[in-house]
Amino acid sequence: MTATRLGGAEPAAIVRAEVTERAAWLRAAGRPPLLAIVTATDDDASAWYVRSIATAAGKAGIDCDVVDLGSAATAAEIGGRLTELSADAAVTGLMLQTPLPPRVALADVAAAIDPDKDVDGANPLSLGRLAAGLPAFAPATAAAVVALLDHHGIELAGRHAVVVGRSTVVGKPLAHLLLDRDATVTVCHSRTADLAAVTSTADVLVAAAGRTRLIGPDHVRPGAVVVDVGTNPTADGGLAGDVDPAVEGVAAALSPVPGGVGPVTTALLLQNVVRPMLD
Ligand SMILES: NC(=O)C1=CN([C@@H]2O[C@H](COP(=O)(O)OP(=O)(O)OC[C@H]3O[C@@H](n4cnc5c(N)ncnc54)[C@H](OP(=O)(O)O)[C@@H]3O)[C@@H](O)[C@H]2O)C=CC1
Ligand SMILES: Nc1nc(=O)c2c([nH]1)NC[C@@H]1CN(c3ccc(C(=O)N[C@@H](CCC(=O)O)C(=O)O)cc3)C=[N+]21
Repeated sequence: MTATRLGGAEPAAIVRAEVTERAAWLRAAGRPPLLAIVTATDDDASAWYVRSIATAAGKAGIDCDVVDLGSAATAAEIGGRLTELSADAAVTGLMLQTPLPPRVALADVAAAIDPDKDVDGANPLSLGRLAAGLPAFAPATAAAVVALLDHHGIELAGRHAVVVGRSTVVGKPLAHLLLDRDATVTVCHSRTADLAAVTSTADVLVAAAGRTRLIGPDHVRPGAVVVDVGTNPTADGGLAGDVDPAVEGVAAALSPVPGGVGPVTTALLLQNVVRPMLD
């Protein structure tokens, strides 16, 4: 059996077309969309993502400012800049890249992002609102997993979804989004005893741990749907997911890295920038 490929290029293109139209409308209405990205890391995946957002924003007619504070930035510097950009009327969307410098906690600094501009759902208020079922921006990656499954017609209601990873950027918000879709949700992390025993009970398995080949054929129930979120740099400058390619022989469907969740993430982030009032 070879798993069906759940590609992200097509759903991403559909979202980008809609975003482009909406950006033009906002610009014509005298409200040009401007995304400010604050970064304080040397991480390669993050740098790639920032360039990819800036390019996609340009094509969609969204202005983009990148504020690079360097990987030695302090919490006060990062928080201060986020406060300034939140108060800047020209800035319509504001995101902070992860990872952050050592000793800087995301929850501390992200609280300085105006929730109305918090397009990557990083402010603890946004996560709380999401958990409470109130309107809120969801982190683009978590939303991308659900959008990708929806695009490919994968049913979630009543199914057992297992998420590997509990970060504030991916695992936790994704658990809430999956619950909202009536999945039964289990969240695994580095202290989970016998990971394979848990993941092999999944109908839908999402790997977001940032560990190359963490999920092998023994972790997957035959016929399961697997979504790979991991973006791990390889020695030759490429990109590897968290899922071992041998899983293709076991899963019914697999969303690959590259070409899966990543492109949808970028598209949904820009979608949040042109949705100023959370319709
Ligand atoms: N394609 C995309 O759009 C995006 C991809 N990513 C990628 O997704 C991955 C995860 O990102 P992020 O959530 O920010 O990463 P974090 O490092 O913040 O979180 C990783 C999570 O995985 C868990 N974990 C680590 N090792 C294991 C293990 N051996 N077994 C089980 N669980 C484990 C950790 O557990 P614990 O909490 O116990 O430490 C933690 O909860 C990365 O590769 C990142 O680059 C991220 C964002 C967007
Ligand atoms: N606050 C925050 N939110 C994030 O969502 C976030 C972040 N910080 N920090 C960095 C990681 C990484 N990330 C990626 C998104 C898309 C691709 C992507 O589109 N990758 C392409 C391929 C890239 C290539 O070929 O090199 C793909 O998967 O097809 C990759 C990585 C978002 N992140």
